[in-house]
Amino acid sequence: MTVVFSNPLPIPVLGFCAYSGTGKTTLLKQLIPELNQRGIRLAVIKHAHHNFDVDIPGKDSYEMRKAGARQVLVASHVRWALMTEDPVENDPQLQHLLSQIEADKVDIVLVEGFKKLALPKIELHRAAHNKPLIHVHDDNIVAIACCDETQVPDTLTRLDLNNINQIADFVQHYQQNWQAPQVSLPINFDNQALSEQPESEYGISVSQGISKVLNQVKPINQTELVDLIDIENRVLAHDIISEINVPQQTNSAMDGYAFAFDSVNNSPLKIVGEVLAGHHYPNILQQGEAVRIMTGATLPQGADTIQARELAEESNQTVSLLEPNYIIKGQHVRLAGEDIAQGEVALSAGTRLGSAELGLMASLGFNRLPIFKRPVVAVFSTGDEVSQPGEELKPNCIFDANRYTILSMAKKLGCQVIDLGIIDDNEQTLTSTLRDAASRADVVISSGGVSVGNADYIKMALANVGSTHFWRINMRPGRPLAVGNINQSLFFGLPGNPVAVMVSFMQFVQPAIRKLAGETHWQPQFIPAIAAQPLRSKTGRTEFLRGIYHIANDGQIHVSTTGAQGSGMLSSMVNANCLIVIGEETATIPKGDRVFIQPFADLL
Ligand SMILES: Nc1nc2c(c(=O)[nH]1)N[C@H]1C(S)=C(S)[C@@H](COP(=O)(O)OP(=O)(O)OC[C@H]3O[C@@H](n4cnc5c(N)ncnc54)[C@H](O)[C@@H]3O)O[C@H]1N2
Ligand code: MOO
Repeated sequence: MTVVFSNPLPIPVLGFCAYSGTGKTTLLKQLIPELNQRGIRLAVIKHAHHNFDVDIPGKDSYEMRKAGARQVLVASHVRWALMTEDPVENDPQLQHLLSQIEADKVDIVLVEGFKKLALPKIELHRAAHNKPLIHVHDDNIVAIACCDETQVPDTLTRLDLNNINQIADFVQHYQQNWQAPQVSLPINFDNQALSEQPESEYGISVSQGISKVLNQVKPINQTELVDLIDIENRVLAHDIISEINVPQQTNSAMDGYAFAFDSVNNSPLKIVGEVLAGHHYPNILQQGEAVRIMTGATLPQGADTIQARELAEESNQTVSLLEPNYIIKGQHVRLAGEDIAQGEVALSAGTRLGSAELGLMASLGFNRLPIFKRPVVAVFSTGDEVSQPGEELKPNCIFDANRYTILSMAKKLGCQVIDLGIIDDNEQTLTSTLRDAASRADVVISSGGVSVGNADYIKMALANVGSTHFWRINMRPGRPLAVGNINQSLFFGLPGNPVAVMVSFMQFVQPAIRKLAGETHWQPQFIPAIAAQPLRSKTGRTEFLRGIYHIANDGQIHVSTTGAQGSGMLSSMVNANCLIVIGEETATIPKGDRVFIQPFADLL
């Protein structure tokens, strides 16, 4: 039986397996110099017997380890070795060992031993030894190096155990043609064809739903010119081309001394002037001369390098440059136009304008910008049990939470919002509410009343004023979703459960509003994290668990759930800082495996 293995490195790993006595080490000792000669840089991992030691009794490193140091690192100017006492039951973890290899220093890792792991391997076989063939029960064997007597199936590459060149050819070809497995994200945002696919008996996938929703959205094209100071999280309507170089002049990034690099030798330079920010030195600097210069001051002609004040000593109108051998030509010089060059597109249409973008526009001298009109979003709640916060809670009722989460998320997206309150659950009132809302808003959002039992009023009201699709999305939470058009407006009927509301807003409404607002890059980020506990979903369904991620001592992002995941429990959203997304192809994620998260910083 083979044990699952996933290569954590961006380079190939190839195993050599055989029964003992077949000559693995002898082969590797001949193969390594041959591959080296071909320019292939190698790492080797060798499985050893329990009490191996690489150190010698009496050596300092040996004695320190024996004295109790769990790790000893011995280093010289040619090599270093890290010895770690890491007692584990059974075999050491190859994945953990591989992560110790520095992948930028080698091209392939050859592994000797670890016969049971499901990594690609070359089997070594000598018929004369009368041992069984490993490939018969191991699909990970890619080739067999053997003698003439061994039977090899047509599906496997046959190599001659005594022909090192041939085996090296195989390894070289393997290394050169290896491709890291493609990472597939749990949601596909860019497949337009998905929107054409019909609903299956389990509903549609999240990717299909996003595609179908985006198909209904036409970006706003009305623009307005707005003062920079009043722009907050809006979307740029035209490309902005810089009329100036930023910075305008080549200048200093340090308080210090400016001079020509060619003047650097061990003799002091003559100080011929001082330049403050906003001023310039009127002459051309000569060899052997320097000026005192402040951060932001224009570099004099003839100078090309700056030494920081801390690394210089001034006396009698001369300056000695300390550590002259470390001075690099051009150091601490900011070149004219190095941030933005004149004529360059500084920001493209469709960019959302955050603090950095506004600062950049100001640095180019713009005080007003053409931006898209803000989307207007109208929100209401339905349901006889839904009550207004601040009023008395009647028996069998709940306070309206959804309107507040939806309005807040819409405002964060830069929308102008209209709060329509709680609407009575009857056809007439809902019809007139929808008609009125659509005449005032680009997007109308309701919550509740879309599942099988009680969808009727919303359905009937919508049929009276527009067209609607009701979908079951194969996801949890947030299964029922209604999307439609009322004249030029877009309608979203979100489910009633408060967590389902937030998750469906994040996955479907948010991309739609971002596209509507004219934004070009609206896809949320997925970040890989390590599951700190086993996670469960169901094949075919996309699961959005409320998660808490943190950077653990190993420097990696680890994520766990917030605990109970009921779709009515808003506290699970409050305690979370991300959604853990388990895609439709995955049913379970064992502890320690990779999972993708969407941090709230990007969603909320
Ligand atoms: N037989 C079936 N029953 C249900 C299904 C199903 O497929 N078959 N789906 C379940 C799922 S999943 C969800 S989600 C809900 C969605 O139902 P509705 O959209 O019709 O929502 P309601 O029934 O009106 O409410 C559900 C739940 O949410 C509470 N709620 C409603 N509005 C608010 C609000 N503004 N603030 C706070 N909480 C609200 C409401 O009281 C209910 O507890 O249907 C399942 N059933
Ligand atoms: O959409 Mo529902 O339970 O998945 O909340």
